[in-house]
Amino acid sequence: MERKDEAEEAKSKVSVIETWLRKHRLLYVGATRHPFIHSIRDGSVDISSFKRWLEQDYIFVRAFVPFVATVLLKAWKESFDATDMDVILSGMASLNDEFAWFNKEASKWGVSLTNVAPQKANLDYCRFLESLMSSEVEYTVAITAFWAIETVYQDSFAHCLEDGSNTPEELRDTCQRWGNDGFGQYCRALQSIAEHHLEKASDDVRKRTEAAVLDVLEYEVAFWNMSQGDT
Ligand SMILES: Cc1ncc(CN)c(N)n1
Repeated sequence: MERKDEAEEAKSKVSVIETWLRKHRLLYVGATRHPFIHSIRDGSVDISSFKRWLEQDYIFVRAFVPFVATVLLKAWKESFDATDMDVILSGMASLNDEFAWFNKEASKWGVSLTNVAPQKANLDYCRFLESLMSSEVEYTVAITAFWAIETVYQDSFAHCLEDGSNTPEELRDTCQRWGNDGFGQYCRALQSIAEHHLEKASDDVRKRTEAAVLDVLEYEVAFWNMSQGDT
């Protein structure tokens, strides 16, 4: 085949992640357009649900940091592209800021982040993260799950900032945290890393990666449900 045809074919080819997002559209929409997100966007959010989400998410993020550390370790060992580490490291740095943000937000809402008991949906999700930390889990699976986790928050909170949204002023900072354009670019960088690795992965690794993405989406739905008190 001519080089030009190859370039044209690559352009029109639907990526692995795009194929999955189309195939599992309902679940993806369920995770990113959850009633909890709709309630923030239309201003009807129950503040006790928001506070529960804040407390529980702080616990989740504490478990997320070691997970990201293992993704970084896998990138160092398994990636053929040194820029992967730069992107993952930038994510870790923003998690550092996130802890300061959680503390500030907790004091704004009169919420204590110490001695909060993790709820079942959170424990289940943290246990899943821990399973991905195993050295047996390939980098492709871990980096793609990482992309999915970050993207659900980006897509959800960006929706609350779109024109026509009625997000209360005091919640805009939370939506900005994950819904800002910079975080969107970071998620696209993670997606492109994941895509590169998925292109080269075996069918078996691809299948396990798809299963991990579906798990992430289901855990995210359960996490929003928990925040609304529907456990
Ligand atoms: C449950 C959950 N999912 C994703 C994110 C974004 N890091 C988060 N903070 N919490």
